[in-house]
Amino acid sequence: MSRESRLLEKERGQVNFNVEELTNIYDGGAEETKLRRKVADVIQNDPEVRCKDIGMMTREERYIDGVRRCVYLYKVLLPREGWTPVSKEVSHILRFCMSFGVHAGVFIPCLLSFGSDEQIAKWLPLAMQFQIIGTYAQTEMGHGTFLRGLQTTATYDKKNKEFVINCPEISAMKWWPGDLGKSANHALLMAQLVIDGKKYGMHPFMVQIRDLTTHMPLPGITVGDIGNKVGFETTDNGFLHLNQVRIPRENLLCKNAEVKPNGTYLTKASDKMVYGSMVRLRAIILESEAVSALGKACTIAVRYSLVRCQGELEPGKPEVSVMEYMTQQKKLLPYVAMTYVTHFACLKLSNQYNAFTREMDNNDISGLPELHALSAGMKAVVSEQCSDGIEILRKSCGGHGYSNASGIPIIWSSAVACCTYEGENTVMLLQCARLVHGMASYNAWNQSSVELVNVVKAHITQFIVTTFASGITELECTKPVKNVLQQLCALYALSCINASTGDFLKVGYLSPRQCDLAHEAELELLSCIRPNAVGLVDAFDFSDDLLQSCLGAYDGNVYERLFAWAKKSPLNKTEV
Ligand SMILES: CC/C=C\C/C=C\C/C=C\C/C=C\CCCCC(=O)SCCNC(=O)CCNC(=O)[C@H](O)C(C)(C)COP(=O)(O)OP(=O)(O)OC[C@H]1O[C@@H](n2cnc3c(N)ncnc32)[C@H](O)[C@@H]1OP(=O)(O)O
Ligand SMILES: Cc1cc2nc3c(=O)[nH]c(=O)nc-3n(C[C@H](O)[C@H](O)[C@H](O)COP(=O)(O)OP(=O)(O)OC[C@H]3O[C@@H](n4cnc5c(N)ncnc54)[C@H](O)[C@@H]3O)c2cc1C
Repeated sequence: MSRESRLLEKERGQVNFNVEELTNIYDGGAEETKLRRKVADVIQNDPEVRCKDIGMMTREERYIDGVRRCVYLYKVLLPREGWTPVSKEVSHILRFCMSFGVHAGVFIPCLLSFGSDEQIAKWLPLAMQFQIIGTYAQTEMGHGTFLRGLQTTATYDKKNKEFVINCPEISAMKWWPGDLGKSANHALLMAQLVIDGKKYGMHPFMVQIRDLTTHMPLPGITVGDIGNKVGFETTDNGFLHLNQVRIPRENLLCKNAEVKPNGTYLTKASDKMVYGSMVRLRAIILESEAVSALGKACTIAVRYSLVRCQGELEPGKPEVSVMEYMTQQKKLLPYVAMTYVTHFACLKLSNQYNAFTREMDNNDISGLPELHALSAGMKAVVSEQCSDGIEILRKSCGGHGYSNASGIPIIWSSAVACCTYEGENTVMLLQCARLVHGMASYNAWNQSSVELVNVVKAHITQFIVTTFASGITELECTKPVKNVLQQLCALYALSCINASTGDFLKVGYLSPRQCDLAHEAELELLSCIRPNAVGLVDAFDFSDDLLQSCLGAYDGNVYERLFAWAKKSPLNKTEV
């Protein structure tokens, strides 16, 4: 056993709570843990679909590998295991899916949100079996945030009972939709509805964009990949230009609004329902795209920091692990706390969303404005805190953190996108501000927007802390587990306060002495939590396969893994 493995084993021996119990709590129960592990075992024992190191692959290889694995998953593995696309197992499978995130996570749910029963019956089975592959095409080259500014039009042709979809100029071209560039043959396309010259706002249309046999673009369609990006390299975010493309009247997804054959426009629900899909996604992607990413980065950085020996604490004494330095504990442990605290706050948000969908089934959407405010605010605050944290964790791993061998750069490159997609964060914070504080006049409003953004961040952080604090109080668990969760709650709250002492001093909420006490209390908590560090990240239960990290493997064998990984570099195929 290597020195590093022995160090981790010694660390695990001093954890003072039951790690498995905390894993069960994090998962939502022992049965959930069992289900998640069963899915992970099935996937990791199938070479056709198991996670693998894509660090040395080209972009095209990563895309093809992601598509191949995903299609195998849905067409071979699910039927083999007797899992249907709506089985509970599939929600855990999405963690492993490297492609079709928008098809599975956006296109299909939006079809369910916007489609009539007949339209769902027509397209859902095809989408579930990958007979049709869909994208969610809303953002254009010229507009992403300002939805009322979208330029793509859907003009109703009474004579032929068709909609004519058109991008009037280059800036109207759809730009960014995931799975669009090379994979999708259908688009759930958001366009401005026009009837007899009158504009009715953004509506959802089902548009076939490629031939189902040849996969060639249909007439009037120009489609392709938008090129290399910071991350999401397995996803073919694409562009789509539509030039007078005709679709049947029946392709307007008409759960909320309908156009009769004679061109009469009929609304069936609030026009705000068209925004509903965005509320849903903001509520559910935080866990899978931001918090889970932070948990992986914490697992890697904590395990590595416990085995990375560098320097002396006392001259002449043996080298210590970098985790012994207070500065390293300050870099890492507040983000371990944040992972736990935001995980449970996101759970409360998705529960609130599910409660709203039940109310909506009874035609009650009175809860939508508050849910919009909370989901917009949470999406902005959590995605920013998590992606900022992942970068700090990457830097805490020194040089090896800058290597793809650490696994952290690819984690960050996906998580940071969550600050932009599904509503750019600043815009989301301002949406939350306007719904929490009411809309002032536009000028007073713009002049105050910088402060309002900060007020909303504080408002949402307070929601996150109080949610976790009350959750712990109600939690039935052993005392050691409750104790460590209370420490994490206090650490997250204190780290947020200490990051903003200026605001508290400015309004006289805290005295300078109290600020000192808050700072000292945080440092004391770091020392209390330090002995449990490895147990807290082990409890996230990320397998080595899922982490894909030479620094964060469970056994701590960093250096052997690092050298083996580097030797796989294509540049090393020849000595010269
Ligand atoms: C299990 C999960 C599996 C997989 C997960 C899925 C995917 C993971 C895989 C990969 C991840 C990668 C990509 C993910 C997918 C990304 C998809 C996208 O990015 S789609 C595009 C998203 N775009 C946006 O979010 C646009 C943001 N802009 C807006 O929302 C609006 O323009 C605005 C900023 C809110 C402004 O709205 P508007 O222009 O209408 O003006 P107002 O602000 O005056 O609003 C009017 C009125 O409407 C109310 N309102 C606005 N938004 C909402 C809402 N969302 N819900 C409810 N109500 C809303 C607003 O409050 C006003 O009301 P009023 O005051 O008039 O009563
Ligand atoms: C990885 C990824 C995947 C995506 N997937 C999809 C997809 O599947 N389907 C899809 O339709 N789209 C998708 N998008 C597009 C995404 O939804 C948009 O990029 C996002 O909504 C932001 O819009 P924008 O790019 O126009 O930014 P802009 O709005 O142009 O933002 C630029 C700057 O302007 C500021 N700003 C804009 N409006 C205001 C305002 N009112 N007040 C104050 N400041 C403002 C913003 O804060 C920001 O700083 C994806 C994007 C990414 C990065």
